[in-house]
Amino acid sequence: MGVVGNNVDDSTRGNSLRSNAHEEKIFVSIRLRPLNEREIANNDASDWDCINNTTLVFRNSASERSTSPTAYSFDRVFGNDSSTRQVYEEGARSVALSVVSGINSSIFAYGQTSSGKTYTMSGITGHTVADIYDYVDKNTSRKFILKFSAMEIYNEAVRDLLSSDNTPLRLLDDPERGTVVEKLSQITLKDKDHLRELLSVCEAQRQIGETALNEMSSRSHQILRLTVESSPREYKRFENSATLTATVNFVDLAGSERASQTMSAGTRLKEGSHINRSLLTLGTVIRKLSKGRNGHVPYRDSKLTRILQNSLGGNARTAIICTMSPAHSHVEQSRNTLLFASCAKQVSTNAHVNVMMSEKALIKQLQRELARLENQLKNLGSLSMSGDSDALKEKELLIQKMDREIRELTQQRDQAHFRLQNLVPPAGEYQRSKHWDEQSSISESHEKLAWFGEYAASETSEIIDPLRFDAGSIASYFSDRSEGLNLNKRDEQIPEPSEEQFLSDDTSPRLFIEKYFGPDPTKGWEKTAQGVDMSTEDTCKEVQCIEIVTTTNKASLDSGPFQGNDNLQHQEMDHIHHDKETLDPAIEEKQKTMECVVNGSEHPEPSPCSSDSESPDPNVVDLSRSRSSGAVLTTTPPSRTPEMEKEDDTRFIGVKDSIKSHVASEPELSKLEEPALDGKNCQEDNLKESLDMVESTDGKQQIIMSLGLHDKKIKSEKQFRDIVNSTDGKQQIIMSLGLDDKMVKPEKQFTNNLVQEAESILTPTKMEKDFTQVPSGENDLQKSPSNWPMEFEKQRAEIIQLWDACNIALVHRSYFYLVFKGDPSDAIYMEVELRRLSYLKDSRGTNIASMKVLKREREMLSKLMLKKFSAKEREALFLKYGIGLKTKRRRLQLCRKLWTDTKDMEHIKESAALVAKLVGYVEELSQVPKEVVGLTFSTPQVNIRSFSWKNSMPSLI
Ligand SMILES: Nc1ncnc2c1ncn2[C@@H]1O[C@H](COP(=O)(O)OP(=O)(O)OP(=O)(O)O)[C@@H](O)[C@H]1O
Repeated sequence: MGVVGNNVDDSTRGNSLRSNAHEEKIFVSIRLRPLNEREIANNDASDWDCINNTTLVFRNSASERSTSPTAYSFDRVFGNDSSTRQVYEEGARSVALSVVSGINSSIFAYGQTSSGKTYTMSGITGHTVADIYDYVDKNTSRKFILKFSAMEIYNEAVRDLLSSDNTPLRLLDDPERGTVVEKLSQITLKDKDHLRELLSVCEAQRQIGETALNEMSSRSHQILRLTVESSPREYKRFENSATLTATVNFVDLAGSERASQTMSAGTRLKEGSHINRSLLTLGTVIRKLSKGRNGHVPYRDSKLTRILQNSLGGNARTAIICTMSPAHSHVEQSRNTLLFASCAKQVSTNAHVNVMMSEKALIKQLQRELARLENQLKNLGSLSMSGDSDALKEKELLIQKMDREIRELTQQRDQAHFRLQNLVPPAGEYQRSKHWDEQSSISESHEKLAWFGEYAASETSEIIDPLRFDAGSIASYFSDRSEGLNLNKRDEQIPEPSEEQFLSDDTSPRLFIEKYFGPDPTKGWEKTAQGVDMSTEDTCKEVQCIEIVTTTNKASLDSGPFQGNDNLQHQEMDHIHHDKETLDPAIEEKQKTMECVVNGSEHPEPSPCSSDSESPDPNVVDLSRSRSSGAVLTTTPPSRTPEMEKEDDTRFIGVKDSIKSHVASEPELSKLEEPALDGKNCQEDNLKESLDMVESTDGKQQIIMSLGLHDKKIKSEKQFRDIVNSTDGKQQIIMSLGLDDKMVKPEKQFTNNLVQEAESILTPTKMEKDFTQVPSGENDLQKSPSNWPMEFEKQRAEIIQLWDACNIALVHRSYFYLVFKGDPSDAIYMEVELRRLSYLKDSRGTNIASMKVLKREREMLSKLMLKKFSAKEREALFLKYGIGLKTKRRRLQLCRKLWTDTKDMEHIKESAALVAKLVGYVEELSQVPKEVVGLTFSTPQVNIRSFSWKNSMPSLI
């Protein structure tokens, strides 16, 4: 598996630490190519001229609008007489060669079709490779390992250029390494010639097509990636003994084009549409970044930007070479290129040297640093008892500073510890840490969505961006605006909701997507959902990257905060990197070491900021108290044995533990540390605990998170109140509690319910207890794997019944129905689903998933039928489902029939396929194969282990 962007790749052993952050702007240069034969033959005038090394002027001002500038300046401009070597040396060399010093870098070629991107980029790649090998030859004291990978993004599908297998590669979100291209080959280079060979393989593999402007037009974005890892041949104490690793990306973008100029039609037109769309997103990203990254940066709107997120996000030195044709006939495209270049010039990067350390060395170093700071803090603390007031103040400041440092280190150490623990999957992978759950919830939800995208793609034989897909379709189905009316009478009473109204609804659907699938990655779906044709036609008309962005893509600019966090997350997580395979043998030892650190056995000295010492800084109190989490266990009911508590403590790391540790850190709750004497006291204690938790800021945040509002950072009391009191916030919380909103109108009742929920989170339930034993299913299976096919059918039938009984959303049912394929690995997950559903049914009856949501879902699915199927296909479906062609509301009738016969597995299978089809994003109706009407069942490839059950059933955490 390869890591894209500029992260360390997964074959790198150890951890990456960054040092010497260096902020600089993207280096932007322009290269004008000479007029080509066609342009000369057409008597096209040359409009542009370089008047010096940095300034480009427009000469033919007569035909120009007065508002357009006539002179542009960049870091470097190259006229038509400049050689590629010159462009390399003055426009890319310094950035590209950073890679040998452990600094990530990226070189982009951007420009309209036929302007010379490939011509320039292949030269630059060649020159860089030659210089890198030259450097390697000269630096004999270090050992270099060079690795190469190459991919192209063609029609939004990622393809490995070093593999003959054309299967599109999936993008995965790795909390530590950022976006990862699954299964991308990475080849360790033998020498320069080996790389040359591979480069020609890539060239041969790349998608090329003829357009009116370029006989050999690259129809894809190409990303070549060279990773350079170096370490000293001999360890010398005072010399640079670090292992460095970095990656340089050579990005040859497909050219922006106007359909009219390239005279595109058919395949070329479709390619052009994909190219333009992803370049549009790239333009938006650059424009956003140029404005100081305020707000949402829509990396996820295209695979290109998603893959390049780490580079564009600032962790690589970057050079962009914008190529231009000087011809008058291309003036508009040239101006767009210059606008893009001007924005890019404003973007700052902040690249670091990536120093690699072994896991062990890192832990040791952190341990030593922690011990040193704690000792210093302790000494300062004792000095402060006798010092004068000025000195005291100074020391207090120092203590605060050190405290911050300690906390950072503790966090890093805990992360390292966490990672070590995760290298060895515990008995049953269900046991996951809170850290992982939080970090991965976004990627998990995207994993799910990715699948739906793939599913839709498999039906249309084209690759569809799952993120666009999910936004467009899943959002729609969850909208819940209509009031609860009797289901049977509804047809007459509810007017067909206006599609526009529904699609432009900016609140409710999104809340539901976020609740069920994680934060909405894009708001660009509205357009997709509104008009399937638009996506192919409109975007082909023109690419005015910067200008169009401000108007047409506005919605996507305003999306939630998750993208930024994502990037931040990658950057943070990038500090420490592990390689499971290579570290396995050392795990036990490392775990022991880390346990010592965590238990404090390496530091028997009590911390000066332990709970009985007064600290001037609340942070100090936090830090010390967080270590006393052992006291928390006493808040559980006496009926539970210490062993059970311990087990829960490790298994249910999540909201519950966060809440518990928070409660433990509150001094006024110290009485909870007394063991409860009877069940009643325990209940009261728990209630008090819950109430206090609800009242505390952290507790509120936990509740909010637990209720699925992950993206809301609750910082203040007011924010919490605002969310709780807002209509949507309230509605979502009510939904999360599994309550109908009619039941909880009064404020007091609402708060009580919230408290009850908090209480139920804190009180161990039968379900929780059951869950701790979930892995037993796996054990049983291991004992008799031959029984599994039968057992699978049985369990699936049971789950289907329970879905029906609990009114679980059809999209949820369809999704998981298709996910469960009967693999032995499904066993544990099916068991979990089964237990959750049984619990829902037993404890809360059928109210858990509201009929109202289900009703609205059917309405939305019926709307999607109009989009996803032609009249003829719909007719075939109506006939298949026995719906009279002359009857009213046929689509709705059909949707009501889905998932109804829980005993008929053929019916269930068809329902699942149909729902998946409906919520899929089908770009061109004409491409839907006929078998769809026959509901061809396609088995999706999904890594079920990465799904978040929490997300799919948010009310239960
Ligand atoms: N600076 C240059 N000097 C001479 N010829 C050039 C120069 N730049 C480009 N060309 C020629 O122009 C043609 C188009 O160049 P190239 O294929 O690199 O364009 P492109 O921008 O990559 O196009 P597309 O986006 O369609 O792939 C090629 O025949 C190339 O040899």
